[in-house]
Amino acid sequence: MWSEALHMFLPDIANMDQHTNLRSSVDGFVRAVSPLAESLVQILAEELNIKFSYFQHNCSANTCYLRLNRYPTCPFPSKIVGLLPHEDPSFFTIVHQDHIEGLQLMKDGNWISVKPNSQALIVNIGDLFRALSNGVYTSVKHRVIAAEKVERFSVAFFYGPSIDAVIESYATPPLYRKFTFGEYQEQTMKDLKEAGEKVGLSRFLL
Ligand SMILES: O=C(O)CCC(=O)C(=O)O
Ligand SMILES: [Fe+2]
Repeated sequence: MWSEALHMFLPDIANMDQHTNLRSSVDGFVRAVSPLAESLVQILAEELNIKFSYFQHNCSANTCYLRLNRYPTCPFPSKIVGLLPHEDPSFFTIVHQDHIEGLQLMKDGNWISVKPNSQALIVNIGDLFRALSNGVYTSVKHRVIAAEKVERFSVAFFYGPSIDAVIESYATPPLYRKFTFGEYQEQTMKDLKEAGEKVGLSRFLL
């Protein structure tokens, strides 16, 4: 993949003493996006009659993280992608992208480019909400294409749980078997190593 990323768990941001400019930027982003994430999860849970306490119990600042993505210019953009097709390993992800095109969503078998808009946020449902909602909320497959002329940046806020959180479909019959977030992560690593791609939630289909 023609990109690099920096992952940060939210409590670690306060300790970035040697990078004060970066710290104040990411801190500002987190302060703006965290309340939005809390509101979104309440709305999404309420729609399904899932208790908000499930999220209060399993998700916190310690389990949510930021991913700072950089896609450098690429001399052979037709041969490689910036980020491989994947669904996010979260309940949902809030993405801020810059003004450079690159993000694409899979819709009806075709890749659709997301119009870049640095004044807007993108919210992607992740695999965990898809499983929890028994497929009512769909995790969207997306990728980032590589660009030859201009580098691109994005920041993603992953609203996710602790590794021991149990993800269980709320409705019956369940489409997915019950699993822990740790199991999901292990399976993703294994698939990446063995198959070269993130297979995702289909591994847990019943
Ligand atoms: O760079 C983007 O617009 C999307 C990033 C993304 O999908 C991710 O970090 O999971
Ligand atoms: Fe993603």
